[in-house]
Parts: sequence; C-alpha cells; structure tokens
Amino acid sequence: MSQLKVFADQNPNDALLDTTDGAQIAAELNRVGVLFERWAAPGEIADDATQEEILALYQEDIDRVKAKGGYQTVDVLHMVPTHPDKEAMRQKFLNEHRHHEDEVRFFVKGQGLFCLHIDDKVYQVLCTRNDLISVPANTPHWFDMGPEPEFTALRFFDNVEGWVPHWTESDIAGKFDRLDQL
Ligand SMILES: CSCCC(=O)/C(O)=C/O
Ligand SMILES: [Fe+2]
Ligand code: NI
Repeated sequence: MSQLKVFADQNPNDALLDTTDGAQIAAELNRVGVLFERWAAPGEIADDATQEEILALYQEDIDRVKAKGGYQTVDVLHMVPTHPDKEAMRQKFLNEHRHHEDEVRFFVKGQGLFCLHIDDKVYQVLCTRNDLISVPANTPHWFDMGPEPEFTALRFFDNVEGWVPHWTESDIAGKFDRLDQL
C-alpha cells in the first residue's frame, strides 16, 4: 500500500504525518510541488512481459505525461532480488542527489521508497503498483529499493542521456529509516 511519512529533517525519529490515504498523499505532496497520481490498472501483466509490451499497455498514459511535461524518452527499469548488481545499485540511489530534470517514475509492479528533502522537511513516499510520482528538477532526494528489490518502473526523461545524478555530499540519507525498516 502507498504511504507518506513527513519528518522535520533534523528529527528522523518522529513522523509529523503518517498516512496511507491516496488523496491525502497527493494533496500533501502537491503542496510542495510534487505530483502524485494513482492510475487504474490496465489489466494483468504477465511476469515475462517484454518492455515493448509494457510500454504498449500504458501508451495512452505515457503520451499524456510526455506531452504535459515535454519528456522525450521513456524506459523500463526492471529490478529483481536475483539481480547481480542489486547492492551496488541500491547504494548508488541511497546517496542524496539532484537531477537537472524532473524525476518522473511510474510503478508498473513492486515498490520503492522515495525520500524528498524539501525545505526543512523529509517526505518519505512509499510508491507501490500503479503510483506515478513526479519530483521537480533540482529537488534533493534519495531512493531505497530495499535489500531484496522487486519493481518494474517507467522512467521519463527530458534528455537522451537518461539518468544523470548530481550528488549533494550530504549524509542525511543515512539518518532516516530504509525500506526494510518501515
Ligand atoms: C524507480 S526508478 C530508480 C530510481 C531513480 O531513478 C532515482 O533517480 C532515484 O532517485
Ligand atoms: Fe533520483
Ligand atoms: Ni549539476
């Protein structure tokens, strides 16, 4: 189930808000410029569905998001607990970073924890199946896929280079709970 926890950035132990209500999650995030949507499932997706099949299933929504945000490319990131580089990939996303473009992700399957550092707050957003999140460009954030990652996500990019991080060098991410500690 999707979840939002909000913390003061200096106090990782006491959540100011903890909700699983989709409308409240969207409203709280919208207040700080983050888009959160829950999409209707397009039907069952086979475990062995190809990237092309997944993109075709969501073509209408993809076209809408691309047109609205001016995104050029979309890819499908598929993570499984048996991925040989899962620990290295987890560590990479776990360091606080920014992108010079919006971070727009849609969860086709599985889950992941986005942690957004906005002003003096940290917004921990557990995204699950059918969730879209759009984080404005240059927002400091980190992401935890957990020790046994399992998700399929659409990633929208406004450039052809794809994923480009700019590390903040802050150690804040290490002070907050991870996906396996929620
Ligand atoms: C769910 S897509 C992988 C995470 C990612 O691309 C990112 O930038 C996390 O901050
Ligand atoms: Fe990111
Ligand atoms: Ni930069």
